[in-house]
Amino acid sequence: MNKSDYRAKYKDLRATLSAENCDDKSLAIANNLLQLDIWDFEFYHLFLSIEKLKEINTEYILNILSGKDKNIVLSKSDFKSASMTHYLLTDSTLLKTNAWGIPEPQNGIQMQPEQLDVVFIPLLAFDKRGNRLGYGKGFYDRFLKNCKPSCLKIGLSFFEAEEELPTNIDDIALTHCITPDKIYTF
Ligand SMILES: Nc1nc2c(c(=O)[nH]1)N(C=O)[C@@H](CNc1ccc(C(=O)N[C@@H](CCC(=O)O)C(=O)O)cc1)CN2
Ligand SMILES: Nc1ncnc2c1ncn2[C@@H]1O[C@H](COP(=O)(O)OP(=O)(O)OP(=O)(O)O)[C@@H](O)[C@H]1O
Repeated sequence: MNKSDYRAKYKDLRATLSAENCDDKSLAIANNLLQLDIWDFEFYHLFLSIEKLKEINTEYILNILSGKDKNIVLSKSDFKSASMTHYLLTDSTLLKTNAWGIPEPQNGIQMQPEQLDVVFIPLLAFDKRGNRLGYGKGFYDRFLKNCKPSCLKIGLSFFEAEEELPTNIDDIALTHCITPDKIYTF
């Protein structure tokens, strides 16, 4: 199977999940995250979910982070350049859902990728080596390339690992992946 075959497979799999099922699994993922030794850092980058694509609901993780008084960083996506600009989430941050259904900060204190300690990463599929497959625009590969080497790259997935996914040269591997049932460390 090539990358687009795997994308189709996981889009179909997601489509079979009910809203309630998505929510239960999202909560289980957030609970599993609590077992990881990742909570002593300062800056955590999070994605906000595209609801219509049945992405993991990251609100549970958002609540954990704010409960622990962590700095939370969100991104705004530029689909022309497939690049993201990063902003600190504050009480005055305005969120607006863009044309692709991604809630985004409108403005605020800009952050550089080098400042991030932990990045939570959306994905369609991942494999036992930590390779990740996204929607295919390369947003996260471009972003992660600019993060510091010690930055933790934590994938979140409703489904378990594939044996091996096809990769290209630009792909950046995960350091961890969390599913409702398992914690993978690569
Ligand atoms: N929540 C979230 N934010 C993210 C990502 C993500 O995967 N999830 N991305 C990760 O890189 C980037 C955005 N990537 C995207 C790439 C393509 C589409 C898109 O084509 N959506 C179409 C059809 C989707 C489909 O084929 O099923 C649509 O909304 O109609 C959306 C987001 C940056 N921010
Ligand atoms: N650092 C980079 N510089 C330039 N092009 C890149 C870079 N990273 C990825 N690309 C290009 O972006 C395209 C999509 O990459 P890929 O298929 O790996 O996306 P993906 O990881 O599945 O998607 P996403 O990161 O958006 O969730 C490819 O053509 C790839 O060559």
